[in-house]
Amino acid sequence: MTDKVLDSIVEITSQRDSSALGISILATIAEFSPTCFITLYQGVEFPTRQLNPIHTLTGKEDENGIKQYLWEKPIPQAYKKYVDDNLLVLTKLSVYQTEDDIHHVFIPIINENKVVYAIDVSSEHRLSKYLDTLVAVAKVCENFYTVLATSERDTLTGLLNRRTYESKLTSLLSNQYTRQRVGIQRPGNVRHPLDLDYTWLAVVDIDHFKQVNDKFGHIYGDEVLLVLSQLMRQVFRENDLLFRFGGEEFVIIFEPITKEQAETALNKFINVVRNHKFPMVGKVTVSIGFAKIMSTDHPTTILDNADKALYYAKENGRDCLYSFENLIEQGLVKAVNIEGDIELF
Ligand SMILES: Nc1nc2c(ncn2[C@@H]2O[C@H](COP(=O)(O)OP(=O)(O)OP(=O)(O)O)[C@@H](O)[C@H]2O)c(=O)[nH]1
Repeated sequence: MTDKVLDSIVEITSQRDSSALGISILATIAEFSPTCFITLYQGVEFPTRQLNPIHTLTGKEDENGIKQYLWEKPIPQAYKKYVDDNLLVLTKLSVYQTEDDIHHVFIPIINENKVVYAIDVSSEHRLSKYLDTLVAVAKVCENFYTVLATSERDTLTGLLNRRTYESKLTSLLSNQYTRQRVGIQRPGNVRHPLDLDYTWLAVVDIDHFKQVNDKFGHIYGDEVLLVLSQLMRQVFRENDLLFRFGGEEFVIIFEPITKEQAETALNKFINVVRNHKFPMVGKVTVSIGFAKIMSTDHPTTILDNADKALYYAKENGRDCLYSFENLIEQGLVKAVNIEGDIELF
């Protein structure tokens, strides 16, 4: 392996956020490959299995032989079509040519038997002499992804843990910001191109959970937490970020949707929990507060806003949902903005 590749691997393994890993790997591959167009796909399982292109990088030598890089050029239709048509077989390394005679190496990154990301390297030149290096870099990426993904998860429920909240939120917002600035729509999402106007955060808290523990013991308490996390996975979408913040508090960061859609999903969740029969414990309810994610807000402010709405729900009957913005409008809570020097992007 060349020093360049080794340097890039150092860069890849210095990442502390699995979603930032993809950017590093594209940059690494573009450096040692010939003139090429690289696509990073993200695997999605719900509502159907898909591979969505999330970043592209073009690496091309200029007349002086210096590599120039261009991010986020639109993916050629033929490439996407090939991936869509061959989804079922693209679960292992594949070498193929598209109709336009372009050579492709497709490398899936697998975690827990699912294609979480995939890298498609395409070029007018044959890529066979780069194959070993491509595979080695992808393997480092896959192993490292597994380590990061494990450290980002809560051990009981498998949801994202609190430690990752700021980095996930920051990376989500900066991705959306880039997309919006360069006019790229989220693949497969034609609902709202102006993503930043439609991002919401909800805080979910189990009602009277102390009584559950006191009456049935911690093991059944834990079982409630586990089942609740499974219900969350069923109700919310694959691309929504689901966190367990510790204790009986959960957080959802929605993929871009309208306020009404967020409200509908959250009310559905309240209903699903209310009607679920939890082992031994029986009936459990949750209270939820949610707030708009403003790109100019400090991550703590966003959380505090949703928390205020949650507190209001706890004070006003539990087993219900309140929106921070509605409460502000009605003068029922006050906004406090935390001054900070963290910029989201
Ligand atoms: N079983 C279990 N219990 C936990 C865990 N983490 C926190 N708890 C318990 O969660 C309970 C939280 O209680 P409180 O914060 O008083 O709130 P609550 O009883 O849910 O009441 P409200 O939120 O006001 O409806 C405490 O009894 C904690 O011990 C955990 O990982 N497992």
